[in-house]
Amino acid sequence: MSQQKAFTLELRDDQVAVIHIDVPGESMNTLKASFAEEVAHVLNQLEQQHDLKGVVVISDKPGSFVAGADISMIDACENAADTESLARQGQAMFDRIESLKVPVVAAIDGACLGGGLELALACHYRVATDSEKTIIGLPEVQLGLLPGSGGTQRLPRLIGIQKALPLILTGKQLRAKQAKKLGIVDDVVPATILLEAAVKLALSSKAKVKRVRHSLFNKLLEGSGVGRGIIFSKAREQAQAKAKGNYPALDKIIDTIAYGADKGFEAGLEFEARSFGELAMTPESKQLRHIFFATTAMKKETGAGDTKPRKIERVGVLGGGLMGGGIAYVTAAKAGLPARIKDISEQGIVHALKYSYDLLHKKVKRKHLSRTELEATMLRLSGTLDYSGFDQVDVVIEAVFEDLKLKQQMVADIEAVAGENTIFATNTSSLPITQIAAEAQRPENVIGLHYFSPVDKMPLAEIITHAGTSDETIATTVALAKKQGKTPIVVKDGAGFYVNRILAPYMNESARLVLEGEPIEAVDGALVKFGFPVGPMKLMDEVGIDVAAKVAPIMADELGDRFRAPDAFGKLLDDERKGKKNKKGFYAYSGKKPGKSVDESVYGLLGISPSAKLGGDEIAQRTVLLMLNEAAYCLDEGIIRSARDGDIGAIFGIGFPPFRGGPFRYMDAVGVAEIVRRLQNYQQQHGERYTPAPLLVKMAENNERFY
Ligand SMILES: C[C@H](O)CC(=O)SCCNC(=O)CCNC(=O)[C@H](O)C(C)(C)COP(=O)(O)OP(=O)(O)OC[C@H]1O[C@@H](n2cnc3c(N)ncnc32)[C@H](O)[C@@H]1OP(=O)(O)O
Repeated sequence: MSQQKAFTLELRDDQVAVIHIDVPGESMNTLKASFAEEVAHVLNQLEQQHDLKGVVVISDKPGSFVAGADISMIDACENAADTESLARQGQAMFDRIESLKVPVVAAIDGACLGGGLELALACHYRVATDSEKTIIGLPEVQLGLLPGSGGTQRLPRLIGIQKALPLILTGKQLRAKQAKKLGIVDDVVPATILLEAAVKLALSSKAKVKRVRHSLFNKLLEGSGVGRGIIFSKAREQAQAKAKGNYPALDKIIDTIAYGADKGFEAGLEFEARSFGELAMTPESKQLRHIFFATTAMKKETGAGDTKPRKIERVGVLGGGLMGGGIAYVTAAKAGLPARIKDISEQGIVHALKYSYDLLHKKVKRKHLSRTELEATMLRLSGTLDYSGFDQVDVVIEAVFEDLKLKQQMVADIEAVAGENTIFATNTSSLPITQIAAEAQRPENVIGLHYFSPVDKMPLAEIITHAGTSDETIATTVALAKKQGKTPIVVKDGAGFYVNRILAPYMNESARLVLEGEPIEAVDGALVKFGFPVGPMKLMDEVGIDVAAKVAPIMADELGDRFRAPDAFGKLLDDERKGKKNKKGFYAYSGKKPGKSVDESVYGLLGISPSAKLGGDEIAQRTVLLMLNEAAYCLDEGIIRSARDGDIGAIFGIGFPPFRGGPFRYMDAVGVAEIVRRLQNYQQQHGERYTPAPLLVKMAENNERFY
């Protein structure tokens, strides 16, 4: 029996040839170097067909056109020359497709990303389905790469440089309708008629490469060296402001598009392949690829070995505040499950419903959602002042005040009204799950499910077990969080769980630096330069100074003196300085650019006259080392199950710089022995809070790595 092929050719009676893509044994189509021969064979056949009228390229896997080049294959390359040659191979294959003498139409259903879109761009026309699974984009930048098989050259020529640049620089994935609006696809149709529509288009069109039709202004701008100079220099400025030099792919993308625009398509392809090879070898790209592999592996895990999750049909949410509203939203909109919200006031329920409505309405306005979909989602939400309907729910997610007695009461209430298998998941951020479960009749059903604010945006959920949580409860809660669009990590109960625990010493040290006289902008600037999305003082304003003040002593009491916060909260709170929420914090929230500049009056209040004495690197090391050290404690104590979970938790929960791979991969890159040396150095200068975690010392002695 002949081996099953990924690319096969069907010649139809209407003289349209269909190239079917179906990578055997895989759930998604990806492009591999080993397919070169098959594709060449298909193209040879096509080039020899004299009566051919058109070609359609389609996937036989519903919901997956082509998700790009196989990232593992890129990862396996040992040097830039090897990766460059992969790119060249793709380019040559797509050039042959583009050169076919008959119209070639890509029929797209499902993910059409990276090399998949580059294949589609080499076709003369593109038809996409209106399915939710159809996503179109060039996400290579998120892997620290650039599109290496013609994407940097074909997309700007198809839709214009100004529209292509942001897409390639952000890796944004578009829905079919958005792609049509931008001119990337020619038609959007229901999946049932995709092939038919593509064949029709092939039979009624000409074989020619489409080019953007510019307005006169854009023709002048993009068509002249001077005009393009303006576009590219602005893009460079923006990329630099955003990435602080941490993402080499951004500059390379701009250079490659600029080179091709100046020197022509062929020269652009040369530059593209070379840049692809170089970028693939950068440490940034390697770390970003690890994140892809880690998150893909995590999608498959149940959180409790072989234990299967229970079916979830209905969810209850306690509390209609900011968190409750967000949780109800992700339940109804992402998971597609009914969410019944209980609050003590009608106002709370109205708030929660409005929260969802506003988010959905924004999507409707941007044409990401239809009015009907909005209505269907809103119908999944309901509210109650008592527990009516809670006898039907499979999981209750509690998001009420951080008060132990109140939460224990909620457990008792739910045990009284709901079924005996109903899970009680608490969204506490500071109270031990063990205590919340202490008086439960069925503690096996009690678990922590900690979301990050804003719930609809933040990708992480911490799932916190206490000693008595059952495996079924864990697996079911993990499954629910995934359905809500989250990447969950299962962590053990303990003050601050994982994310807030590693955040606390870093935040405390940042505050200490400010109290020592470092300007607030210098501290925040140093950590943004290190790669965090916001600096720690700004983050404190966002989280709420009052919240930080409440949590700090709890952490110190539970975990010891290294968590002791510097003594400044009193003065700040006496001055009613709670942060962004009451427009009074470390930053000024009045004026034209609220939150952009420091509120200088905070220095007087704290009795400091700021003057920058330390460099940015020193500030970053002094703060980040404490986060790394705490992450090592968490691994050693079993708070997190693996270094991988710790890395993903820090990246998705705090915004730890992804290009550094997370705390553990970063420690591996620097060397654990070097981390210990730096900690010991600070221990001598600044005190015992820098004492290296025993795990790090042991690993340094044995020359070990986390991965
Ligand atoms: C030369 C070119 O310019 C270079 C490139 O093309 S680089 C690659 C660019 N493409 C990408 O970055 C897309 C990466 N993939 C994704 O974002 C997501 O997988 C997706 C949105 C396509 C689908 O997500 P989802 O439905 O949740 O499925 P997910 O579990 O992630 O993937 C299903 C399987 O496809 C695999 N897969 C998806 N895209 C892949 C890729 N580009 N390479 C290798 N494997 C890939 C996953 O590893 C997983 O495999 P498994 O089942 O054996 O573990």
